[in-house]
Amino acid sequence: MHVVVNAAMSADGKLSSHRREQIAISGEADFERVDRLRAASDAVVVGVGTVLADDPHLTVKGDDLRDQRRADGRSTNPARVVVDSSGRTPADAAILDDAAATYVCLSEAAPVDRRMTLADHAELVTAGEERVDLLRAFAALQDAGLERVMVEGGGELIFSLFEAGLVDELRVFVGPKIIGGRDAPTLADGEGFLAEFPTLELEEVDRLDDGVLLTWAVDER
Ligand SMILES: NC(=O)C1=CN([C@@H]2O[C@H](COP(=O)(O)OP(=O)(O)OC[C@H]3O[C@@H](n4cnc5c(N)ncnc54)[C@H](O)[C@@H]3O)[C@@H](O)[C@H]2O)C=CC1
Ligand SMILES: Nc1nc(O)c(N)c(N[C@@H]2O[C@H](COP(=O)(O)O)[C@@H](O)[C@H]2O)n1
Repeated sequence: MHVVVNAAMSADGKLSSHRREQIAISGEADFERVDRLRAASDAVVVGVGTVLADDPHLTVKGDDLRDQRRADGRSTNPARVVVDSSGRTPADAAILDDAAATYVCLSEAAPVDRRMTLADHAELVTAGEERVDLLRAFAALQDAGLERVMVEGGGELIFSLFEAGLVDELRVFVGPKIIGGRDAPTLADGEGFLAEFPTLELEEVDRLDDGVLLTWAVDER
């Protein structure tokens, strides 16, 4: 499995406002790049915090890209994956519609009624007692044939994926906005590292829209 984390952050490192409202940080060219990355992926992964905040669809937007996937014999859209320990994904979430297959990764603590509701709309993967065990969940996703995986956020999930050593590549668009707010989500939130910080190797720097796209390879730990 190859895992790419892709996100857009403001010049001060925020993913959204302190109210967790989605903000267009990317410009047109970056949104098109993200669409191409989605189209090249088998799965797009988000945390349930992103589902609750943004109600994302996570589908490929460009007709040409969807046509190309079909011509290659693939489904129109990549699978969508939500990391959701207690099954908080709403039954009417856009991510559960029939535009693509959806996997919801739960912990054993997810209540039975939530499981039953979500099972009507998605494949369920259970890993971890109270919180989703990402190593086990991603192994199950790989067993289901998902090899090229793109993670779109948010900050809690991205931190945990680095902590688990699951990230191969980081692509960050740094956009021309200051969002501010000590409680606004950043690229990597969670508890934070105190030692053994993941290290990165800079592979590319591209000027895009009015910002910069940074592509990093993640060093093995
Ligand atoms: N600018 C950008 O590119 C993006 C921005 N966002 C923004 O990020 C914010 C949401 O981010 P967060 O609140 O950090 O939520 P998140 O999307 O990272 O989800 C975190 C939640 O996932 C669940 N979870 C289960 N197992 C977990 C594990 N092992 N590790 C971590 N989480 C686990 C927990 O319920 C946790 O609260 C929203 O405001 C959204 O707009 C989200 C994606 C991309
Ligand atoms: N690449 C990128 N740039 C931004 O400026 C953003 N705000 C985001 N947000 C991500 O895109 C998701 C919405 O996807 P759909 O349009 O609903 O398919 C959102 O949930 C964030 O993950 N991304």
